[in-house]
Amino acid sequence: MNHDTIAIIGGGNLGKSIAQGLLKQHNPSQMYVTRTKVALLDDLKAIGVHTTSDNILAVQQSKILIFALKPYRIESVLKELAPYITENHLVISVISDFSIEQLKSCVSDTVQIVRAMPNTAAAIGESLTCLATKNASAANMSKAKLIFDSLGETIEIDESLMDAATVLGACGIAYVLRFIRAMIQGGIEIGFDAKTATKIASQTVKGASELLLQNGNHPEEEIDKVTTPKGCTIAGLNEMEHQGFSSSLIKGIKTSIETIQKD
Ligand SMILES: NC(=O)C1=CN([C@@H]2O[C@H](COP(=O)(O)OP(=O)(O)OC[C@H]3O[C@@H](n4cnc5c(N)ncnc54)[C@H](O)[C@@H]3O)[C@@H](O)[C@H]2O)C=CC1
Ligand SMILES: O=C(O)[C@@H]1CCC=N1
Repeated sequence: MNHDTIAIIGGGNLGKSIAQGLLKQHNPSQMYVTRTKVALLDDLKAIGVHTTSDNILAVQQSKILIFALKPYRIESVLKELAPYITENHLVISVISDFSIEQLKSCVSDTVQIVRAMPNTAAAIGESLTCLATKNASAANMSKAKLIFDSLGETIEIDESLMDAATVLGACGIAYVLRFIRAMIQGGIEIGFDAKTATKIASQTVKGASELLLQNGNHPEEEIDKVTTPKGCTIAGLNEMEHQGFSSSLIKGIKTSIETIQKD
């Protein structure tokens, strides 16, 4: 449990997910969430979170600053806030495609910075967050880890892998959801109503993930247990592969990272 006041600068899709996840343990009166259209944070305000469009106030009242703005906004916002961000703050950025070096160039040299790449499952404590730093102390890195551990699992990586973490872990939520949607559509075609198909597909995906997470097995080892010789699973799987199933996923992942790295 973290007792420092936390400011989330940019309470949009990800910022709000982080706030919702943190609030399962964190005192709402020790949290500031900012966004331009502050009325869109009224659900958080109703439970005691300080919501405001005043980033300077949020920075002044908080120890830990989590920046969750779009990449094209961070530079101007950080430059405006720089006089108020001190060495007593810990700056955490969940912004994709904006390096620690770029963040450092906007604030004083003494400010410690951690880059974090969580995903929207933070809202329910099921994120996977990759963390990287270049200048944060071990104590501050532990602080950052504690925050993201409370939102799921964390892995420390080298910053050079942050784009890959963005794609696999953060974009990954969307890939998996599209996979589930396709399962649902197939399920409806073979006879289930949408609600039942959604339940079966979602729980099946959860079960498949848990088999890997709990047993530590390779996916193919678990697949072998399902594919009866001459059976329906292998027939369906092979047809999916003929149609480019794995290949399309791998190509999609590579296209996502190329999109980040093209500039
Ligand atoms: N959405 C996701 O699943 C993930 C997003 N990210 C990164 O997180 C960042 C935010 O992404 P989203 O939440 O999707 O975007 P978003 O657009 O939903 O959220 C950004 C928020 O910042 C607010 N904002 C804009 N200017 C502001 C200002 N001057 N002061 C305070 N708030 C301001 C906007 O009103 C908006 O609510 C991006 O850099 C993205 O790359 C990283 C991992 C996952
Ligand atoms: O699509 C995006 O640009 C952001 C980064 C990771 C998830 N959403």
